[in-house]
Amino acid sequence: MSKIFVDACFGKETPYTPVWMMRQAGRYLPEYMEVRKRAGNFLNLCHAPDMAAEVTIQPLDIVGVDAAILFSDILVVPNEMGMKLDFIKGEGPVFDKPIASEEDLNELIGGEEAASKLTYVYDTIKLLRKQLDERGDDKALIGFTGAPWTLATYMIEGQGTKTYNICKKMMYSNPDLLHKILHKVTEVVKLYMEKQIQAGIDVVQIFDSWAAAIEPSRYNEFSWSYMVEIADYLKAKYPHIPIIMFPKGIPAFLDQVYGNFDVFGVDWSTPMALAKEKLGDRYVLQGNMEPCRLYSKEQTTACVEAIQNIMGGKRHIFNLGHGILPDVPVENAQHFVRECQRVSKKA
Ligand SMILES: Cc1c2[nH]c(c1CCC(=O)O)Cc1[nH]c(c(CCC(=O)O)c1C)Cc1[nH]c(c(CCC(=O)O)c1C)Cc1[nH]c(c(C)c1CCC(=O)O)C2
Repeated sequence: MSKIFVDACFGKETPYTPVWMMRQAGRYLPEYMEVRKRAGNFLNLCHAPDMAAEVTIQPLDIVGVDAAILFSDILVVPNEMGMKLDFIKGEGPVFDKPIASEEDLNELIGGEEAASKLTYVYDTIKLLRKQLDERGDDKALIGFTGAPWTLATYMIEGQGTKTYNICKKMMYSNPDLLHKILHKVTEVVKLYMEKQIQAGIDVVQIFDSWAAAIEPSRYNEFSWSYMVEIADYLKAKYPHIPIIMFPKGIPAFLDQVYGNFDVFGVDWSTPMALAKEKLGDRYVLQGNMEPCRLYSKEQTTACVEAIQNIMGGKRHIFNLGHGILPDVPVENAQHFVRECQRVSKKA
């Protein structure tokens, strides 16, 4: 029996439009905070399959979403390529030795050797597969990766950035080195996602959170083409696994979107009607409520109804247009999920 969420990714008719939320396993849930405290810190939590599986399942039971997203982080990949990673309170992720030269890049572990080190991720997936199958409740499991560009921004800047000046200096003054970094990351990510599929995920999502940092005329060269390369690799071997592409904040690139994938994740800055006009015939669309609407139940309902009016319950998956924030009341997240299911339920 196929899952409603997987059917929806392939554009099939479903009894209602499925819904999940980016960053749905996280700090807005007191139950998550309790497990994180037990783990000691965030990276320990990512490395402990039993606790990572526990927080992956939490939003299914507490908020009622239709899919679970593997609990991990996009930055475990560069971490296992050999870059020391810390999550510093108030600052976010920090790599202690960013890549500044070809020598730095050559020191990093690549390909199969790097992908094989992420055993704790595959172990979490295997555990989740077993737990979800035992529940027998039709919830899908989404695996994920960061897009090579988004991963490279952290690997080159060493941390989050507002200006991206270090990686953009490389883009315009040493593009060959940037391409070498992107290529090496892409080779690891292909195998990483393949191993996630073999461990039991139902769906792949590729997060390009920092897509908007690239000017539209260069976006394909430095990011999208690498995401398409990963999708091509996976589709050739695993055509039954849907692929969701989520490039955040690129409305100017919509006319140029191409590739062998199933779902286009629409971020909250892109009008859903525009995405539907440009891409709705070729791809299922996911999204796209502005996450801050969750602070108001009325504004949430109004937005869910507006999105439903545009999409009409066809070729659509409900989601936020980016991640849920830590101070959103749980009952408002529950309200969002209930409203998506209410407005889209077919008689
Ligand atoms: C850019 C990015 C990262 N990580 C991720 C992205 C892409 C998605 C997006 O655009 O939001 C992806 C991610 N990170 C996390 C998940 C888990 C699954 C889920 O979505 O519920 C997923 C899918 C857990 C996490 N990843 C992180 C947390 C917070 C850690 C904690 O304090 O518990 C969680 C739950 C840490 C993290 N990880 C990252 C940052 C910038 C931070 C610090 C900012 C913050 O604290 O929110 C990098």
